[in-house]
Amino acid sequence: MTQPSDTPMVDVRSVHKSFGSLPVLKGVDLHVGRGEVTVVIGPSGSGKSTLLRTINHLEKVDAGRITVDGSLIGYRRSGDKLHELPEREVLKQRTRIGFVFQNFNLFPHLTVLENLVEAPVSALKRPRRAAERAARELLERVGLADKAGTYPRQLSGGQQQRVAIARALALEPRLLLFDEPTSALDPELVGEVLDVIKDLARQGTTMIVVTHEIGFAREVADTVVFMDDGRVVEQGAPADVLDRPRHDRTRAFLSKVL
Ligand SMILES: Nc1ncnc2c1ncn2[C@@H]1O[C@H](COP(=O)(O)OP(=O)(O)OP(=O)(O)O)[C@@H](O)[C@H]1O
Repeated sequence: MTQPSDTPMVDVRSVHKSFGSLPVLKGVDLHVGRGEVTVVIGPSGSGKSTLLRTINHLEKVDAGRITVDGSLIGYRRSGDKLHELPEREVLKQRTRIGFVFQNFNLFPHLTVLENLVEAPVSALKRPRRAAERAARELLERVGLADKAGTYPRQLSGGQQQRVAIARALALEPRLLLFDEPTSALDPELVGEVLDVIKDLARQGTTMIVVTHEIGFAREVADTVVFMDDGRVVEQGAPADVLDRPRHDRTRAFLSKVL
């Protein structure tokens, strides 16, 4: 069901998460509007990846709640109580939230085309012919139309990541999550992946991008979120957070990465 346009695409409220005795998210709030790009920056270990992973329930929260497009992620409400959804329902929710990993995570034994076709056929029950047609269009969009029959190992890292983005798009997600999509790439390959993400931003794709690419954040983000030690320290327009940070911790971080 399509939600009214004033429902945020992502609404994270007071999320807490620990791994054993290590608190990693200490009450995180995040709101992402439809068609907006949010870039999350922050030092190593500040909880950025964990936050992304809670949004599609790859990690369960200890407290707080997350809705995507109006649906509670991982749980169903019954009266005052939350009940965890069965795995099948979680997988269904996940198909609508694309996730692009640092290390591409392509299926090595499948061709590029098969990588894009597998999930729409198995999870969305699309007819194979239609899924292949859509996959070829997506490969065209990421500039890899001529690579349909090749295997991931035959591609550069940048090309593999573009395939991974096309694969995420093949499920027609309402939201795309990127976890440091360029940090495993040789420097000369970073630009081609960022260009694909910039293109998606221009087309109004709702995205949360965890990255250390501050130039990209400045150019593309509607909102920049600075996380430190499991908390959102500061968030706002790129010009405010990156050029006029209000917090010492943001300033200290930026002075190291800029
Ligand atoms: N599955 C896990 N089990 C135990 N500890 C974990 C797990 N996942 C993450 N952590 C710990 O949680 C903390 C936050 O990790 P997270 O990956 O979310 O940070 P990050 O800000 O994304 O860092 P980076 O920029 O280095 O990727 C780290 O101390 C990490 O070691």
